[in-house]
Amino acid sequence: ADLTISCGAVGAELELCEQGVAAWEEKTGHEVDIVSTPNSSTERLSLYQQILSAQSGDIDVLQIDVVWPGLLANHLLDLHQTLGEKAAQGHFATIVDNNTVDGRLVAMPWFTDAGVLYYRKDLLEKYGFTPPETWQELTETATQIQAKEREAGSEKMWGYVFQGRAYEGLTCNALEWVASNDGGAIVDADGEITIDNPNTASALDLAASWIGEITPQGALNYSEEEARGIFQSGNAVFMRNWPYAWSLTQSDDSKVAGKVGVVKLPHGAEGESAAALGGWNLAVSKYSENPELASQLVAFLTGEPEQKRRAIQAAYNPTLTALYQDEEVLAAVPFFGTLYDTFTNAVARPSAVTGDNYGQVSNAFFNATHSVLSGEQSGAQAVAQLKSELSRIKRRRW
Ligand SMILES: OC[C@H]1O[C@H](O[C@H]2O[C@H](CO)[C@@H](O)[C@H](O)[C@H]2O)[C@H](O)[C@@H](O)[C@@H]1O
Repeated sequence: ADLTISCGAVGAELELCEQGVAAWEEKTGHEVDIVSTPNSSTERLSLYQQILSAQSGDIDVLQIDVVWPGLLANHLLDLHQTLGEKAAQGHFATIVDNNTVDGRLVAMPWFTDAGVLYYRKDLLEKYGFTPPETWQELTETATQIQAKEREAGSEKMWGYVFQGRAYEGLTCNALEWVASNDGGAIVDADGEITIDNPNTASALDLAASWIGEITPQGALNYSEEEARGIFQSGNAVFMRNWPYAWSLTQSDDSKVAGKVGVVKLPHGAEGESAAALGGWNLAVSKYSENPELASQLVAFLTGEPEQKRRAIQAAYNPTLTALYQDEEVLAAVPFFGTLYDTFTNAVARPSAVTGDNYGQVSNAFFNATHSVLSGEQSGAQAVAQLKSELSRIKRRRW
């Protein structure tokens, strides 16, 4: 093959990547190998760090998470050099900024992401509820519907599923609980560690109270796909997930097709709804033997026709702003219109400010959160310990 690209394999994303690559092969006559990567963003990062630190040219084009540009920049090509200064024109400026490290465009935006709340329209209607505005309301609605559905014979019904495994996805969920309860964003824009506050502690305690009650104990090991599996088989009232789950819940083999609504996530007693900013980008390895050709593939996959196809077919949020005005896109995924503000105001994880240390910061945060969810310590104990751990990491470098 002329090139190798790595793609994620969550939901339908590998298939979508294969289709995009096949279209480019057809257009150019080049051959591309596709390497699929682990579903967990945390595991994917370790894999990439191994490959790149060995300066291996095995993968030319890498799908990289929105929190990685700072971590991987030294191993990535400046795409301004191969695609020109205007390469990223038309994409959300905040994402382009995020992907620009020391003036170098190290990745092209491919899709953006933000946490949203999926709910069972049919069940809320059946029992006379509206989608919850606050986490407290979600807890109450989920508790009541779960109890009533179980009484009516749906023994496997749960109130709320989310990503509770100790990995990057839990950092995103917990950041949403904390930011929407006025607890801040782990580390603030000036690099100050702000996590040890009562609003953060109470947000984590509320989440811990769900486990075993409205959320299965097994959720302590759920990532995106396990949560989707439960919701899509009709066994949950609410689910926190990313937009990709929309198309799959509407597919022919879904038990909940036509019964799902999507709204912004609830907020805490103190704050306003917050969605974690996610998303993926395409980068070219500095060790690629074919940087020009690899850049051409990146330009094609991140271009308008591909982004539109991916939005319509599989609900991947475009990074090209104009596609949010596109009628076909809005018809396929109505909440790209109704939740536009959620996507543009999503809360970033502190990757820009913590630089090379982001991986350690996120690990410390998701492990602390996981220990609260699993009942090992209270929210207050966890955030106090987390503060000293983050201070240690900060003292070493940041
Ligand atoms: O929305 C589909 C994508 O879901 C994952 O990525 C998102 O969650 C990650 C945490 O689990 C987060 O770091 C990333 O920024 C989000 O976009 C999954 O890793 C992707 O493969 C998938 O396309």
